[in-house]
Amino acid sequence: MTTETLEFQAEARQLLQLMVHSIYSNKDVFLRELISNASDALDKRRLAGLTEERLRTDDLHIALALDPDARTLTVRDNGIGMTREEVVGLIGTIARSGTAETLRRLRESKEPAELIGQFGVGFYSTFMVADKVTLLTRKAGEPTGTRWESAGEGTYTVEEVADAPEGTTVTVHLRPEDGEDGLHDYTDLATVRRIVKRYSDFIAFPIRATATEGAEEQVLNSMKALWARPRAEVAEEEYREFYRHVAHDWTDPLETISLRAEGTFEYEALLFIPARRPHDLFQRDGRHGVQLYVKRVFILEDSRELLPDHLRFVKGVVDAADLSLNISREILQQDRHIQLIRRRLAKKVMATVKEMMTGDAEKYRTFWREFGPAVKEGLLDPAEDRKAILDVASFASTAGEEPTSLADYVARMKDGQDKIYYMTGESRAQVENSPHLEAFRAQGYEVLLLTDPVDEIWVEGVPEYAGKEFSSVARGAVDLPAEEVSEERTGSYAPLLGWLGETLTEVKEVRLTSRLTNSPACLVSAADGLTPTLEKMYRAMGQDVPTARRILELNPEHPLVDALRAAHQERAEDPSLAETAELLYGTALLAEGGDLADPARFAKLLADRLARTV
Ligand SMILES: Nc1ncnc2c1ncn2[C@@H]1O[C@H](COP(=O)(O)OP(=O)(O)OP(=O)(O)O)[C@@H](O)[C@H]1O
Repeated sequence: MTTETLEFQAEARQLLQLMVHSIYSNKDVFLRELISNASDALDKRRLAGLTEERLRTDDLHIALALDPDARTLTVRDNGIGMTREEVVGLIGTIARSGTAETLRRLRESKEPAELIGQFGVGFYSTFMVADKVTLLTRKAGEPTGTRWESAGEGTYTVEEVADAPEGTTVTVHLRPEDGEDGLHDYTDLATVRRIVKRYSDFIAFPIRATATEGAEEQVLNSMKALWARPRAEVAEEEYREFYRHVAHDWTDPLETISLRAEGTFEYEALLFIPARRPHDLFQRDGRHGVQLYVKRVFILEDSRELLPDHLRFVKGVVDAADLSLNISREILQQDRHIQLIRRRLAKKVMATVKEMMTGDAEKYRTFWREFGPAVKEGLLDPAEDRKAILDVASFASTAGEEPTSLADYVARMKDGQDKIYYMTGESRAQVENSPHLEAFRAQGYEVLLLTDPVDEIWVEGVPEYAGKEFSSVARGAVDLPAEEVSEERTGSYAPLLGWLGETLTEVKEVRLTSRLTNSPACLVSAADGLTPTLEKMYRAMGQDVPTARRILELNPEHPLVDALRAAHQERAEDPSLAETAELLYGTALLAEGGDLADPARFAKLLADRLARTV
């Protein structure tokens, strides 16, 4: 049968390079990756066996063969196997999205080993210890198998083989042992046992090893489902390894949550809150959700049904006793018990975060930095427990550098203040310097600075917290207790305001405000209008929204505004007044970080003016 030589896809080649020339300290993890893949393949076979009776599933296992003479370590499973196309598609390329991101991070990271396994580079890690890898596989039920081989350089070979056993055998041709380089002797049973115990003890299938040809087989792992063991009996290290297995994340989780429900509908759950967000947290096709088991049998990966979407970063396992083994995703979505589990798990996760908030501020800060933007998405759904989400939220604020909780904000509210003031925008710096905050600052009102894209949206739909309404400082009329602008004053401004309203076609209305203390003017959105950021977001999503005309507010205390009023009174026909009006409007737009429609014209007007003053 012919052997074909194929090239690795470009990104795959780059990743391989990183592996082959790796300077990563912990090379042992390659074995964990191979065992993890074998375990996944066994899970899939067991699942297929539920519907296809001809598939035998009575002796699913992983076998390790150590051969010191040939310097090979072989990892064999009798799992689902791969077709030729799958071998080429899955091993020769990196199918997952986010590869560019992976590579960038791998290159930049000081400890790149931490990233291995996070993005599906698992199999390639064998090239840290091997100078050649041979993979022989036959898909369950297929007549022939495939042999794949590579030295980890630019190419690999594939050929059809007639007599491959079902499942997958990976033979690692080991490089010479090099203690200094962290390359151990992986043909030594004690070494292999240590690695298996450390990383793969909980694997649900027996991992059998034979040290030499003809020697007796030994089972190296305990196979105990971690979630079924009482928490007090499980070492933190075991939880951590299990987390790595289910989450494909090398860093330790922030929190481990275990939970058991007894009664009419029994289930056990072991959940983890990661310490950092996965690169695909905000991608539609990202790996989200927890694994579903039924009576210790793996059923579904990434079951989004078991937790609400805004908690999609939570990893782990739910093992339900009373579901049918061939439950489908469609049924899951409608199952009443699943909905109950989902509610209970969400509650438990939120309670854990709440405890973190009061008990471990540092941990909470990490959590909120990494996952806050996702958690806040839950506020968009009126059916969610919005209070529970707001209770664990924190926001940047004008009160200080550290983010504040809403409870703390409310506790600090001034006498007579009945609203929670906020301002949305694209960055803290932009929002903080915006003129809209002036009077609030001057009068000592704290304002929340909301700069995540999702903030723009949830504030629209969430009416209050602790009985206090949310109120934007850049929207509608300001309602701070301020000295009323006297009627006489208002009257004297009436002609200017009317004229400006006609001259500046971009604005909907021109009015006086008590919102400003230093700036001459600012722009505010109408109480029911879109903010500029929201407008931009809708456009970015491809929606056609008309440009909202905003309100220009003037500070009657400002000398420029007062002078403009006087000038308009004296010489209403003077054409330079319209230019001043344009400059005033442009400055208000710039001050809030907005974009001028015609920056060149603005610059020219300003330069002409300045020329006259120097
Ligand atoms: N022993 C095996 N049996 C069957 N399929 C396998 C086996 N090993 C790997 N594969 C297939 O090849 C794919 C790629 O494997 P690889 O280890 O590179 O990444 P991964 O396992 O998907 O991701 P990660 O390493 O993050 O878990 C797997 O998803 C699986 O479909």
